[in-house]
Amino acid sequence: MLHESLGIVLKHQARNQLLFSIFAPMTHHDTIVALATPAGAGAIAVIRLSGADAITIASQIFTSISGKDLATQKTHTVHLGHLKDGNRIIDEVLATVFKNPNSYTGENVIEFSCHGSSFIQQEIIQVCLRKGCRMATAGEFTLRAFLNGKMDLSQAEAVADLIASDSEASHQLAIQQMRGGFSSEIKVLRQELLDFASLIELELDFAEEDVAFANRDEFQLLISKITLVLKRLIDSFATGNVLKNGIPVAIVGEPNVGKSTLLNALLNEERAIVSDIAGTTRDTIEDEISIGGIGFRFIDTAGIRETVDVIEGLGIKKTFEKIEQAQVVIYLFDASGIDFTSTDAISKGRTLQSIQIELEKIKNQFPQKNLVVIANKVDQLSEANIETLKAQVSDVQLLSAKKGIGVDALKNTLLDFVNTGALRNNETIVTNSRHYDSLLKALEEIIKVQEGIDMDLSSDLMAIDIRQALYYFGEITGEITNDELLGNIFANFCIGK
Ligand SMILES: Nc1nc2c(c(=O)[nH]1)N(C=O)[C@@H](CNc1ccc(C(=O)N[C@@H](CCC(=O)O)C(=O)O)cc1)CN2
Ligand SMILES: Nc1nc2c(ncn2[C@@H]2O[C@H](COP(=O)(O)OP(=O)(O)OP(=O)(O)O)[C@@H](O)[C@H]2O)c(=O)[nH]1
Ligand SMILES: [Mg+2]
Repeated sequence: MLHESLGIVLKHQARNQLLFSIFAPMTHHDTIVALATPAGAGAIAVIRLSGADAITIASQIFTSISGKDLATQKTHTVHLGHLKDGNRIIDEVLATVFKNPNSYTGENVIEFSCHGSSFIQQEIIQVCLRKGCRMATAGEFTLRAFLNGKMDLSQAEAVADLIASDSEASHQLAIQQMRGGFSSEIKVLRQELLDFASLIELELDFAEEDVAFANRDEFQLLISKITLVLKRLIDSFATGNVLKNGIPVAIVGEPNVGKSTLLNALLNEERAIVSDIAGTTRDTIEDEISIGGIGFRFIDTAGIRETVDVIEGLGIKKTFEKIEQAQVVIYLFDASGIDFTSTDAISKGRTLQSIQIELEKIKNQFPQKNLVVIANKVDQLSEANIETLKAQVSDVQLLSAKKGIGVDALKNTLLDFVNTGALRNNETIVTNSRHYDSLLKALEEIIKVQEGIDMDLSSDLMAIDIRQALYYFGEITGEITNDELLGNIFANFCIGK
């Protein structure tokens, strides 16, 4: 009996596989060529060929110094020789041979390392095209690696993220995803669910006999576990998105308080124009730096005030838009102008009382933002007034953008806003919005399955929701895919990758 039912399970799994390989046939039989290194002059450039004819085409245009034929060389060997167009030598190059299936793409691959002149690069590509290669489309090498089973879809997407990574955090996330941690987590869940789906569908075949192959308690456990994992992954996206793209930080405040000076101090370069004329910064200025391995994108804005100047008005409007997009708002005020002897609350920004009122207003204005309040130009204050300021204005950081005092403390404050725990603990962090969407949809289906269990729904109805959940899991790793989806993903790659 055990063997018998196992046989039926296998039959069902075969059906699952069929159901889920809605795999449009694609024509990737051509041999493709592209520059793998950046366009323009360099010490060395790499031109890569991939496809069934890569080695035969290469052997026609490459003459080895020691008289070897490329076509008969072992995989992963490098050869010095001349690259020729007929009898004309284009360059002295190194040719690396990778033989199907042992290459990045899983196909025959040749790499020519040539002298990095734009002219030589173009000549070599042209001769390859004349010999029967075609130009690779964006991401086509990696697409082929995916189609040939060298990596799954989320790993292929990580390759693009890796190339784009510009901070330690975004780099670590991409490496992690490329190594397949996230994929295997999803694949395990998918397989466990698939196994249960098969058992439940088995019950359909024996409907008249009223047998239950799928243990409902175990099934409940699995669904609870999947729900937890999905929720954790979905939650991680908030962090992942921030770590991957850098945290936008808007620097705002009235004109002349030292916003641009602070931007320059943070970036350690004279990025923005600084002057004692109020209304110096008209357009927003952005630049990114890494603090503690995390990317922060600082946005210097036009000082906020009532103005009749049209251009300045547009700048101020943009300031408010930038505040909307920012995750952290640094609000600066000028501490050097405070009259510490007055208790007048009306004269705006000039007494401790009026500053407290102003800050209250700011806090209410951006309730959902991380707000850092900064008293700038403290180099102009006496010790006594600094103490008064600290005592009277809560949660204020003292700073001198001009003298660079308090800048490191500000950086630490910014880092505190980032939850780096997950990163440190090597937990899976979702960074890709496509994956995030699929996870949300999968969770929706799993919740329906849970409702089905609670209502003691019949197997056939439950199976439909499970199938749908399985579909969304498969979308992430690429077990489920279609040309349009692949097109969208790989179109964002560079040509040659
Ligand atoms: N010159 C060069 N550098 C490169 C690449 C490349 O394609 N060419 N890569 C491209 O992005 C990355 C490295 N990725 C690679 C992944 C797999 C294989 C490869 O040959 N795989 C074979 C053999 C593995 C083995 O030796 O055990 C295989 O998978 O069977 C090569 C490069 C980064 N550096
Ligand atoms: N003493 C002192 N002066 C500063 C400090 N920070 C900025 N300043 C001066 O304040 C003036 C205005 O600085 P900016 O950085 O241009 O001010 P802003 O807030 O960008 O001004 P707008 O672009 O007009 O909104 C300049 O003369 C700066 O040198 C500081 O910490 N101490
Ligand atoms: Mg400015």
